[in-house]
Amino acid sequence: MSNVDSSNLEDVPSPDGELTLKIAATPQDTNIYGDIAGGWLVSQMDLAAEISAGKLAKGRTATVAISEMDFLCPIRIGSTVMIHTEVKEVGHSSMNIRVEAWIQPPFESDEQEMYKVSEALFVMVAIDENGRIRAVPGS
Ligand SMILES: CCCCCCCCCCCCCCCC(=O)SCCNC(=O)CCNC(=O)[C@H](O)C(C)(C)COP(=O)(O)OP(=O)(O)OC[C@H]1O[C@@H](n2cnc3c(N)ncnc32)[C@H](O)[C@@H]1OP(=O)(O)O
Repeated sequence: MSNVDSSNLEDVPSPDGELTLKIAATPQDTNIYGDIAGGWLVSQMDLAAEISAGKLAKGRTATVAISEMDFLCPIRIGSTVMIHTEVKEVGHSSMNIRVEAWIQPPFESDEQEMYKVSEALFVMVAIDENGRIRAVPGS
């Protein structure tokens, strides 16, 4: 029989969506001041959105818009960055994908401790080999 009180478990913040990408933040990902660069994180989030959209579109996609982007706290070198994605809406050729970036900081005593560092809405569009829009299969 477990003695764990699970009554407050729902209050613990946790990522929404599917874990799509997991990477380490390294010294080569820093800006000129030695802090992890925002552009590096956007790039990882874009890659995760592309992976998520590509599965649905069964092929090539392009990023057409990024909105509602927030950077909530800085990332320390050595952190593990986890990017979660969730498809929110599918149009004719477009897919709205909510992307969240979470980190596990280095040297934390609690390995389960995670922080949300960024979130954004990516609009991805299915394109063909000529760069023209195509229908998302099943849309
Ligand atoms: C002979 C061989 C030649 C080979 C030649 C190859 C060249 C192949 C080049 C490929 C290039 C791709 C690059 C990909 C890798 C990147 O993701 S790099 C990141 C930067 N992104 C880009 O470079 C993409 C540049 N944009 C584009 O190429 C065009 O905007 C796109 C993506 C083809 C779309 O064209 P468009 O005329 O805007 O299409 P449009 O019909 O107006 O909109 C399509 C859908 O997007 C939605 N949408 C458009 N803009 C927005 C917005 N701002 N907010 C929300 N939704 C929007 C529309 O509502 C529509 O939704 P649906 O109703 O279809 O669901």
